[in-house]
Formats: sequence, structure tokens, C-alpha cells
Amino acid sequence: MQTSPRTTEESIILIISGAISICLLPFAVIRTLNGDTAVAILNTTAVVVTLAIFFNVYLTHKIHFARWGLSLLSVLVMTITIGLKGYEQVVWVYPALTTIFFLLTPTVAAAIGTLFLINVLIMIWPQVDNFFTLKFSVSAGATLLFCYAFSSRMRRQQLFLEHMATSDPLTEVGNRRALEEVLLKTIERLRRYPEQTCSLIMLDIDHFKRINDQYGHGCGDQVLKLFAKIITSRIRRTDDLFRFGGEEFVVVLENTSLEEARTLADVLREAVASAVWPQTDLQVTLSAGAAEFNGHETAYEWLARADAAMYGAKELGRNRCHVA
Ligand SMILES: Nc1nc2c(ncn2[C@@H]2O[C@H](COP(=O)(O)OP(=O)(O)OP(=O)(O)O)[C@@H](O)[C@H]2O)c(=O)[nH]1
Repeated sequence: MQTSPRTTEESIILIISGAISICLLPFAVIRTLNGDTAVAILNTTAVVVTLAIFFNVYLTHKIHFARWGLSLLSVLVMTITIGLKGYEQVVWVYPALTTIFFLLTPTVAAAIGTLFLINVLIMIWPQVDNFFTLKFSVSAGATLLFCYAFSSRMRRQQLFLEHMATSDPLTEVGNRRALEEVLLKTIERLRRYPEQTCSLIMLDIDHFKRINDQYGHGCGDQVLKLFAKIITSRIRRTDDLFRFGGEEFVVVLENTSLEEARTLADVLREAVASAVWPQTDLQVTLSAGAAEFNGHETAYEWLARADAAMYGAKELGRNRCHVA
């Protein structure tokens, strides 16, 4: 059996939930042996819930509930423990704070962390002197701030790397990797909701090699950029344009039948044919092939049908659109 690889987020949740269960288990046992019933029940419940989250993520790969479940559990268990056992338990506030920054986005984690700290301060205030309150506020506040700074930086880097990995640097539309991801998700959704439709259009600039040969590679690049801009300006916000490779592009059209896709392909074809290009005597046209998802094919087969239709259009003289 083939197992799907784990994402970084999944691994982090598995490590955190596993670590919390292992760390809390001895305390649950000690509290039970000492007859400290309330905290023993709290710790045992936390161990059971974190183990349930661990196995749920391990088996299903679903992480949304686990991220929120673990974050709220950390904050809740800490708050109740301090309520039951007093201010000495604040030493556990630090790992609880860092945990939520691993699990949630920086802003959400900072908001929850701040509320959590204010609540802890209100709870311990009557039990400690002013110097302890000051020490705790500064150390916990600094932990919160450092965690926020670090996770914001990591998040920015992650978004930047994701953008680099999924977009085409020349035209700034999605690249082939992004297209494959979108098609896999779309197919999964269409299999679950067969009443929905989705079509794609393969677009290929005609005789692009001639443009390169006649006007130079730089002009070819400009044509590709402008081509992507023209197409992007004509499609809906819910549609996506990707550069499939070279001078080939793919538009994925949500909730669009084959007939509607053909109509849009013609609109795009006319927009490109009537556009003004960097070299005024330049004439650019495209050939297009449209294909609607047939309910049982793979992404590769779907693309291949659109590609075959597009080649049909090329064979019949270019500057036209065919459907699969
Ligand atoms: N300027 C530029 N050219 C590129 C880029 N990627 C691919 N090409 C060129 O695109 C051309 C594609 O040529 P062909 O596959 O022969 O297709 P074509 O000339 O468009 O002919 P038809 O598709 O049959 O109409 C090749 O000359 C490639 O070098 C790019 O990023 N920039």
C-alpha cells in the first residue's frame, strides 16, 4: 500500500501531541497516587485528548481541528491547573505559549497568548508579591514577543518560498507545479460533488519561434508577459491561469461547461489577435483546446485531451479553438 508523505505541519502536530502526552503521563500517575483527584482527572483527560489528536492526525492526515484542539487544550489545561494548584504552576506557561505559536498563525497565536497571559496574571495576582508579578510579566511577555517575532519571520519566509515554488518568474502566473496541485484538488472535489463542472483551456501562441527568431528573445519574453496579462484580464476571479511551459498556458475554469469554455476561448483568442504588441507590426495569435472534466479521468488525461484538441486547432490552420 502506498502511503502519502507527511507535511511539515503534520509532523509538528505529531511531535507536539506526542510530547504533551508523554510529559503529562507521569504527572497524571503521581497525582493519582497522591490522591490529588482534581488535577489527576485534568491531566488524564489531557493525555487522552492529546493521544486522540495524535492518532487522528497520524491516520487521517487532517490537521485543522488538531491545530486548534491542541492550542486551546494547552491554554485551558494551564489555566485550570493554576486555578487548582496556585501560582507555582506558572512555570508551565512558557511551553504552553510556545506551543500555540507552532500551531497557529502568528497574529492569532499572539492574540490568544496575550489573553492567556492577562488571565494568568489576574489569577496569580492575590497570591504573589509585586516583584514576582513583575518578573513573571516581563519574562512571559518577552517569551510572547520573541515567539511572535520568530514565527512571523518564518511565516514570511514560508509564503515567499511557496510563491517561488508555484509561480512562473517571467509571467508571474502559476507554474506547472501549481497547475498540478490545483487540478488534483479540483478532481478530488468534482469526484465528491459530481453535479459540479469544471473545464480547462490549453492555449498555445502560434509560431512563437518565428517571433523569437525575427524580433529576438527579449521581445519573445515581452510577448509572453503581455499575453499572460491579456488572458488574466479576461478571465473571472475564480478562474486561474498557469504557464504550462514555453509558450503554452492553461486556464482552469470553475463551474464551467464545455460550451461556456469554448465561448471564453474564442473571447481570449480575439483579445490576443486584436492586441497591440511591443513591435507595432507584430501579429500574435493563439490556438486553443478546451476539455470538460469527464468524471473519471486523471489530471494528466484531462490535460492530454485539451492538448489534443489544441493540436487539432493547429493542424486546421491555427488562430482557432477546438473542443475535446
Ligand atoms: N522568448 C522566449 N522564448 C521561449 C520561452 N520558452 C520557450 N520559448 C521558445 O518558444 C518556441 C516554441 O517553438 P515551437 O514549439 O516550435 O512552437 P511554435 O513556433 O509556437 O509553433 P506552433 O506551436 O506549431 O505554432 C521555441 O523557440 C522556444 O525556444 C521563453 O521563456 N522565452
